[in-house]
Amino acid sequence: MSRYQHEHRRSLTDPEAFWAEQAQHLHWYRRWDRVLDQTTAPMCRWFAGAQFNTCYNALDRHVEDGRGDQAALIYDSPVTGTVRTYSYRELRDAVAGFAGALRAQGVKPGDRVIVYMPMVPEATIAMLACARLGAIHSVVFGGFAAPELAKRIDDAKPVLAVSASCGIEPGRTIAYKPLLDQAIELSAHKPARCIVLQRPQVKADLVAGRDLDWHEAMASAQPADCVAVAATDPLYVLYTSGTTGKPKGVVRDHGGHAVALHYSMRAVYNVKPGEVFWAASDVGWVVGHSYIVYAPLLLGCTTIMYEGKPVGTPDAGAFWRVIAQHRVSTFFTAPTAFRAIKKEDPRGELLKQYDVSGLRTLYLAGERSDPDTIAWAQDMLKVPVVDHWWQTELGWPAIANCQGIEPMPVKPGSSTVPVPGFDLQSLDAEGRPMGRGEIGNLALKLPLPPGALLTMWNNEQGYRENYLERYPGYYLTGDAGYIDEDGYAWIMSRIDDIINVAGHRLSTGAMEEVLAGHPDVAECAVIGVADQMKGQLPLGLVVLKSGVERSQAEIQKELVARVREQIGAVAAFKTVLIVPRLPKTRSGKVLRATMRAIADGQPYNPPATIDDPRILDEIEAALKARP
Ligand SMILES: CCC(=O)SCCNC(=O)CCNC(=O)[C@H](O)C(C)(C)COP(=O)(O)OP(=O)(O)OC[C@H]1O[C@@H](n2cnc3c(N)ncnc32)[C@H](O)[C@@H]1OP(=O)(O)O
Repeated sequence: MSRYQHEHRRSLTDPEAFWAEQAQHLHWYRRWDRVLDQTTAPMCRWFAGAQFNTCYNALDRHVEDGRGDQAALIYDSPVTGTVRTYSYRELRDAVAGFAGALRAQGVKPGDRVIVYMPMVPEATIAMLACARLGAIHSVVFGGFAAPELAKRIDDAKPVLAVSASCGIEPGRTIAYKPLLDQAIELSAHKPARCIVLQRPQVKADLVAGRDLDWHEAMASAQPADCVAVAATDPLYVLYTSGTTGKPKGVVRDHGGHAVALHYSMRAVYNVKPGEVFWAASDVGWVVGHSYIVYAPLLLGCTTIMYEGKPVGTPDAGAFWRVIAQHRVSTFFTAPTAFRAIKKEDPRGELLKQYDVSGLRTLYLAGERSDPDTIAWAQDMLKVPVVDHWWQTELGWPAIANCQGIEPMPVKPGSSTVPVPGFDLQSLDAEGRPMGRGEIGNLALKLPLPPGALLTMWNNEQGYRENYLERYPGYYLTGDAGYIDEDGYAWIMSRIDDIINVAGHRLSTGAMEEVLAGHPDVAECAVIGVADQMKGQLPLGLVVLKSGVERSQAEIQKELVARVREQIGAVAAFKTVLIVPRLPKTRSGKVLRATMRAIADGQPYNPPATIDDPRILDEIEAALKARP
């Protein structure tokens, strides 16, 4: 049996012993009574009875162990021309100070705090400060518009919001504070306080009696110590797109999450304390939570917060500059970033200007890694390129080529094998295991390992319905795929209407809700069509109400603007086609998959139950004529 097989099997046959061993690497105020508590199955709790604090383990523990002067966080911001390093001691002190500022505003353990910030170190400080107090942070990606932020405020009911005056996108600033103000106006729940980081590029107006300046709040704060909380208490709620417009609040705990992330740094990423680990993502996504903030700090690495893009800040050599300048050993990004670099600098001329010899491995995730991009990255960097697969819900990689256990041969297109802790199966419609190589619904046998979601915030029934009820005893991933004769997993497609645009997971259902709200729209569908750069792009198909005689171009423009205003720029929604009818089955189900196949130039078989096959010709003509 290989080392990987041994470790994987042990994690499944004796999970309590396996995870107890991993937990020894962290500090517990009180040891657990049970490693795995299944009394509330199918939900489970890890390290029940233990007392823990994630911030203590990520910062104070390292300072006490002699890492105080080591760089904990490097803020590298080409858009502001800043590089700033925080040692572990400096970061701990800043976090303790901000935790004190939060406490002074009445934030208590269990309270929720919304963090709506760009990629500045204060975002990490705010997250860790919440963890320090036992408060629950809920970070919202800056590319979401005010109505999306309002939905999250109404669900999480935060006592306080932390924001900044602006974010900086290439060539423009984005005023965040007016978006926060608008969201609070839209939401039924109102946070009592907002703490705002004033950036020199844009000055935000503060609402008297509600808003505080970050620096003033810090200046008068008494540093706060870590609060021992139940290991099973929530650390954060992170919202992710569901199939409707209502986002799902993934809840993660303190203890199990820290144990899993710490383990993943060794087993999946093969990183050692003191090394520089860079995940080029955003703290608003799970990659940012897990691999910009928590995992590198839990292990005692240096992490990088990069406020820039792969191209245009200033050029397609930006990533190589960061890797060389900070001696990055392990780099993680989304394939779309590499596609952008490849387009600008296909022969890697800019790479030649930098010494990236410190780089050991590149990891790709967030969307499907196409074999061309993997081959190009390998050819340029001359290091192993590891595609791996996971989800917001899971919190850490579920399928990977575990470099810290046993590197395995790469099969381009496969994310390799299930990571220890994850029992992956491909199931047929009745829940029977599919044969090797047969495509089915990918599911994970319960219990999920530590670090995976505990439930959905305020919506345990939603958690059961969305993930647990389709196959009792399993978690439904929402992806279809297969496991081959060597045990390699192949992810093929989503089984729902979720699309992936530049590594951003988006709901077409949410976009349809926005389009349907336009007064001239009778019905609509949004589909994800293949795009060379972003992987997929949303495309709207709209039927107008009879009698509407306004200019179609004007309506199209309004619809595009509407999605940008209500969901955000991140949706990258730029194309709407006005069509006379939508294709449907006789029972009225819109044939989105068929339209997607037509748009992508793929062969398709319309279902026998199609109501009127001639409509497909109309759709084909509209798609062919699209700009
Ligand atoms: C494994 C678990 C997971 O999957 S977690 C998710 C992992 N995904 C990722 O890490 C995302 C990877 N993608 C990226 O980082 C970006 O798409 C990269 C590759 C850097 C390209 O960025 P960009 O050129 O801005 O394109 P985009 O499609 O992301 O942006 C679309 C529009 O949104 C805007 N935007 C982006 N970020 C923000 C932000 N923080 N605040 C405000 N606006 C933002 C962009 O400027 C862009 O706007 P516009 O349409 O061009 O006007």
